[in-house]
Order: sequence, then structure tokens, then C-alpha cells
Amino acid sequence: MDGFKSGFFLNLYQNTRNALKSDELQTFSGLNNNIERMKFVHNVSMIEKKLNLKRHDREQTHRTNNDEIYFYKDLNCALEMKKIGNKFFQNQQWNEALNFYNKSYIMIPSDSQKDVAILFANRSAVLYHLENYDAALKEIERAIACSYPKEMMYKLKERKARCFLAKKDLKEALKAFKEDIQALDDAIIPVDNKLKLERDAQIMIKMIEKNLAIEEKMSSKIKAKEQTNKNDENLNKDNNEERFVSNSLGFDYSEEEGRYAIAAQDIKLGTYLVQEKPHASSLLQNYSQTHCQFCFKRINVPIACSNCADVIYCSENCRDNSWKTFHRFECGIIQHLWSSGASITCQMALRAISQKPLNYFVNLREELIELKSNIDYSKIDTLSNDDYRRIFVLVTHEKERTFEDVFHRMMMANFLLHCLKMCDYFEDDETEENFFYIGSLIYHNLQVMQYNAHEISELQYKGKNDTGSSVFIGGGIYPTVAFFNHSCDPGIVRYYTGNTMMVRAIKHIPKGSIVAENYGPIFTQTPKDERQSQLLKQYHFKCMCVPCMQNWPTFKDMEDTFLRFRCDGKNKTCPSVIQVPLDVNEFMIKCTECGEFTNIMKGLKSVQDTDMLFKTATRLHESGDTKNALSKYLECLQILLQSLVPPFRSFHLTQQGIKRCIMEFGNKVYL
Ligand SMILES: C[S@@+](CC[C@H](N)C(=O)[O-])C[C@H]1O[C@@H](n2cnc3c(N)ncnc32)[C@H](O)[C@@H]1O
Repeated sequence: MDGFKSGFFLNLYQNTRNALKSDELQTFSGLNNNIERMKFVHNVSMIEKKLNLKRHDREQTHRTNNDEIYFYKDLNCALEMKKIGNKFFQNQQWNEALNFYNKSYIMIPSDSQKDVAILFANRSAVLYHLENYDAALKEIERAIACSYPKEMMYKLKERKARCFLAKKDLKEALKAFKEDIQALDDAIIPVDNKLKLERDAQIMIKMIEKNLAIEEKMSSKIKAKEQTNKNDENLNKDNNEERFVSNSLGFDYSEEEGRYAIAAQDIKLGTYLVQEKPHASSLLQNYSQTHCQFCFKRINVPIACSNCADVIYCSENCRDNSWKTFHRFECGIIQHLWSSGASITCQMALRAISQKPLNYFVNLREELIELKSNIDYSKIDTLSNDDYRRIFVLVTHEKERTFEDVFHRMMMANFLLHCLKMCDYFEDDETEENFFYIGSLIYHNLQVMQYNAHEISELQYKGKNDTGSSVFIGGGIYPTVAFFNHSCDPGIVRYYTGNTMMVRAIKHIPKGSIVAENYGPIFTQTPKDERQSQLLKQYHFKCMCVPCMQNWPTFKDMEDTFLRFRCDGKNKTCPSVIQVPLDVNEFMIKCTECGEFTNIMKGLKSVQDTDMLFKTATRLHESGDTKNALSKYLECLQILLQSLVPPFRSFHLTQQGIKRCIMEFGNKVYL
């Protein structure tokens, strides 16, 4: 996720770097703070002269060189798209029609409100046919708010009534049919048609009134339903929390490992540990026309930015929040960022600044200097997720960086600073001091993102039988989860709804143990040496997790591994450890020492967490459903891996077994 891999910036960087003379190199190496370094890079790169970039504005209504990716507001083009949409609509190809209406709407300049209103109305018609009545009603509301023509209003009101009817909301349907009759007064259509439409509406009104009378009698039932809906609303509110951190999670600090998460109490498998919104996040360009720029939800019915056609939103709320924070500055420069080749981490480094006004950072300046040498985590943890100090304190490994790394990142920061200037971030403030101070923060952010940002993924399914795969759609910086250290055998799984991250335990984690996540290399797939050197190179630490210390084999190396169990023979004193081949599908095994048959799962019964699971497995086993029983037994084993004492603690489950446990059990957690 790091750096500029392609795009015009690479050239600029290489030219500047190659042109550096040895005395300039020395000067740069001798500089002792980031503001001075920023000034130096700014002067040698002469970025403003070399890059003739301008912010796009509303007047720029042309398309560039048949460029398929970059859309501009363009009325003619938008009307063409609408025509295509209309053709699909006539052929009852609803999804295709919606797709073209969406494209058309996104490209309409915001001063063409009437066209916008008509497109909202067209989308409502498609959505009605797709039986997505709530979305259709929302579009009707939007069309009306955009001054939909009075003479056509009766169509919208009638559609509104039919949507409510389909939703079985008779009261609202009744209201809408009455509004429909009123709206017919303004309709410019032949009188006969008008009368017919009015008669139809009256018939509906009578029918609904009759049904409402019946419904009245059952009002108590309806009240109960309303109560349920209210409860649902409350649930959703909880989901919208900025962050939730379980009481079972704590944080500790050591000189070698920095700050890291631990279990403040025993953590059961499956426990929700964290739900967190990002401090800053950026969506990949490829998803800019399918996902909400603000919350990353996939969208069928987008809301457009009124100035640019580069981004879309799932709702007016997300559009407004985006505008209030970063998009008012980024609007019109996003295409430059994309074509520069700036990685998602670079875009996040910029966004962590563009989402707050200049004053915010100017006011924090003294405190940030203090934070560089003295961090009070108990205070930092109480700050809200959108507070810049929460990400400022994250690891940067600043002292371990090479000259090339610093120069490269300074150049990136300088380019991003240039972008900020281009989009009027500094407004009337022309002081050099603030300009380079913000540059130094962008540089700091680039370092923070390198070690602390997370990829945001989405579970995508291709067809009915697909089991789904996780697809990278953007990046985010999560102030709480950024403090989780790594293990090659992690205790948690991360997954997302939009850009909200959820973290759950995938094993039993005893009180006081580290709660680790995984930075990439996992013991089942990558051999120890490879894992350790990758982590050292990428994250500057030597991994000392249990699989690294005990050199656990990968799945591939586990082909010949045995399951090992202590014999549970008749006299209970047999000291033997029985080895069971990997492909075991019998649960009764014979001890080679005492000759007794024993149930390999017997020793596991005592562990509380697995009791239910074990009972289910036994029931399935006894009923002859060996396949499902095995799967349940293996789930037990997966949980127990953490709590068993040696030699059991150190055994590795079968390749098939652990894989299946993780896949099957893990999947349940993911979904
Ligand atoms: C995302 S941060 C994790 C939080 C970090 N410990 C801190 O103090 O902010 C990643 C950095 O933490 C440290 N780290 C992560 N896992 C570690 C581990 N298992 N052992 C030692 N250091 C680790 C490394 O310095 C790594 O670059």
C-alpha cells in the first residue's frame, strides 16, 4: 500500500533525485527537523513549475482525451446517458436503465436542477419495478425537493401511493392518493385522461379506507410491531457508534514491543472486541463509482457531489459530511492524485489533513511538539476517533529510516502539500511557516500510515455457489486497532461493514495474554525464516510469537504430523501418549501400551467453553452423522489448542483439521 508505483510523480521524483548534487545531499542529511527538510525538498523539486496542475471546477464541462475513467459534469453527455436509460426502461431492463440513469445523474451540472429532478423521478420508477419501494420513495422525495415540474407531479404522487400500498402502509398510501388527486389539477393532459386518473385514485381511496377500518380493530397488534421497529432502530444506533472497545480488552507497554493489546479478562472465542470507525480512510479509484466515498458502502442508487463527478455517496448525509470535512478541499484535485500514482496510504496521509481546517492544526502545534517526547496514553485513549492526536502518537520508526526513505517520503509530502495549496486549503494564510508546518505533518502522516494503516476489504461473491472472497477496496487508519501487535498465530479476525472495522476473537484468550492481530505472514502458510525477515524489513521487529519460537510447521510441512493424545485407559494411570494419524475419522482409538480403547475427545470435556460444542458433536456422532460430528469435534480442538497443557499445547492439529476449523469456524465469524 506504500508509495508511488506508477503515474507522473515517479518521473518527477526520479528527475529531482538524480539531479541532486553531492553538496545538496550533504546539506539535506545535515538538516535536523522536518520543517527544514520540507523547505529543502520544496526548493529543489520546484514542483509548482514542473507540474502545471489546476483544480477542476464546475465550468470545466469537457471530457479529456476519451478518458474513460475521469468523468466531468457535462449536460450533453448526461442527457445522452438518460436517453439510453430510457430505452432500457422501455424494454423493461430495469437494472440497465438504473445504471444509465445513475451515470446521467452523476454528470449533470448542479445548476440543471430540473434535469436532476427528472432523473430522480426516473430512478424512482425503475426502483418501483425492482420492488425496492423504500429506495423508490426516497427518490420521489428527492425529486420533489429538487422542484420537480408541477404539471408532472401527479405521476410521482401516484407512484408514491403505490409504493406505500406495496409496503402495506395503508395510511400513507391513502394520503398519497389524496395528494395525487390534488396534483392532477396542475396536469397538462387531455380532460378525459385526467378524469380517468382521478376516478382510479378515488377507487383506491375507497378500498384503502375499507381496509383501514378493519385494521383499526387490530390496532393492538400494530402497536406491538411499532415497538419492535423501535427496538431495531436502537440496535442500528448502537452500530453507528464511533468506537466500541470491549471491557475484556486492555493495553500494555514494553520497551521492546511498544504498546500492545492484552486480555484484561478471559476472552471467549467469538467475543466482539472492537468496532471502530476510521480516523481517516480512502477508497481506491476503481471503486469510486460503485462505493460511497464517505462510508465505503456499495451503492445502487448514488447521490452525486454537486461540483464533481469523481465521487458518489450512499446518502445526502454522507455527501454533506464528506463536504464538511475533506471533500470541499479535495473536490477537483482527486483526478490529479489518481494520475500521479499516489498510493492509498499517500491519499490517507493527505486526508488526515484535508478533513480538518488549517486552524485546527495551528492550534495543536505546541501540543504536538510535546507529544513527540511524552505520550500520556490514558489521555489519548479518551479522545474521540477524529482527534488528530490519536493518530499522531502512533509508531513511525523515524530514527531507523535511511536517507533514501526520508528523501522519497519528503518528496511525496511535498507533492501532497502542493495539492493542498492547489485546492485553497491555506485560503488567506500565506505564511511560509504554516505552509511548511502542514508539509511536515503530511510527512509524519506518511510514516504513520506505513506502519499503522489497514487495508479495508469487502466480501464479494461471484455467483450463487461462490463461497466469497475478500477484496481490497481501500485503506483506513483505526486509532484503537493500530495498537494491536502482530503474531503469526493471531487471536483476532478483522472484517468490515463499509469502512467500519469489527474485531472478534477467533480463539480463547486467557487473561493477561497478548491479543494479537496478523500483519500478513501467517504460520500455516509461510515458513518461520521468511516470516521473520518479512516482518523485520516491513515493520522493524523480530517476531517472537509462539509459532516462531517453537518453529511450528506450515500446513505443507504438516503432511506427516500426528495428533497426540494422552491415553485415557481403564485404570486412568497409563502414561502413554497416543499418536493418531491425520486423516482420523474414528473417534475410538487403541492405546499401544495398555491396549485399551479410548475416545480421543474425552480429555477435552472438562473445558467449559467447549461443553456445548462437545455435546453437539457427541450427539451427531451417536446419530451416525460422522462427517458433521468430526467438524464439531475439530471446532472443539481449535478452541482447546490455547488452553491445553503440554504435550497437547504444542501439537499441531491435522492439516485438514485445523484448516477446516479455521475455514469453517472463521467463516462463521467473518459472515
Ligand atoms: C501497528 S504498530 C502496533 C502498535 C505499536 N506496538 C505501538 O507501540 O504503537 C506496529 C509496530 O508495533 C511493533 N510490533 C508489532 N508487533 C510486534 C511484536 N510481535 N513484537 C515486537 N514489536 C511488535 C513494531 O514496532 C511495529 O512496527
